[in-house]
Amino acid sequence: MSLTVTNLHGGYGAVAVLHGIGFTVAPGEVLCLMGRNGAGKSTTLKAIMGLVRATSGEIRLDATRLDTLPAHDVPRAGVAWVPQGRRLFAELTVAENLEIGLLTRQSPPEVRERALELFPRLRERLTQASGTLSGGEQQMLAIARALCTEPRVLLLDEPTEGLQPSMIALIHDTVVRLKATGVATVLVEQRVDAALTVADRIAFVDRGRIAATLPAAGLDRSAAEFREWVGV
Ligand SMILES: Nc1ncnc2c1ncn2[C@@H]1O[C@H](COP(=O)(O)OP(=O)(O)OP(=O)(O)O)[C@@H](O)[C@H]1O
Repeated sequence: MSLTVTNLHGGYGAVAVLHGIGFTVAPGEVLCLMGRNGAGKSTTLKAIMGLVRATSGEIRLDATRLDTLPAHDVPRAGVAWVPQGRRLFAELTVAENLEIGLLTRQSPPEVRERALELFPRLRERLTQASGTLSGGEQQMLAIARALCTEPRVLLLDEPTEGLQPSMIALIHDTVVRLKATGVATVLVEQRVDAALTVADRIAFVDRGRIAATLPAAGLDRSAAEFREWVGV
């Protein structure tokens, strides 16, 4: 399924953050949102999840309007969000966190097995409290829990922030592998090299709008767009 955001406005109370942002992500595609701190990348993902209310514009999953749904129905419609900072249930075990993912759409146990195949380290730690996992393992669990909801759209907010290089490579490898399953992925990423490695297209976010969208294959790290819209 494709995710289409059209001319979206919204923010926090009187503070407007999104000023007409719009983009489409197709099945099997990775769209990377890049931009300066405060540009509105995380707010865009929260708006898709119904956690920030759009004051105008539309969000659609194929033909289905998401922006009119209550927030608790957005995951059921097939959109999974891995927020910055992961937000796991720290006292619950790895297995219990995954179970919560399965409950979202009443998914069968095979869905959990497929998620664990991507992250064998989690299988060894099913009974461990998730708050005691390493940072990288917690990120794996946050992604695995999202996959337990059988998403058609996956929203990842800086999933490799603060991780060591081997863990970053594993997370990126997973994002690339998920493309083959037809999931449409929106990835918020600060680092140019990472974006160029995993993205199909890069959308540059500036003050709540898309300043430009370009195929990643046509860019290199010295491209003017990175200086202009990301400030690197
Ligand atoms: N809960 C909130 N209440 C009020 N303002 C907020 C809230 N959350 C974010 N903002 C403001 O909205 C603006 C956009 O924030 P957002 O987190 O979307 O930016 P971002 O592009 O994801 O930046 P970063 O790269 O720093 O995470 C910022 O000015 C921020 O201070």
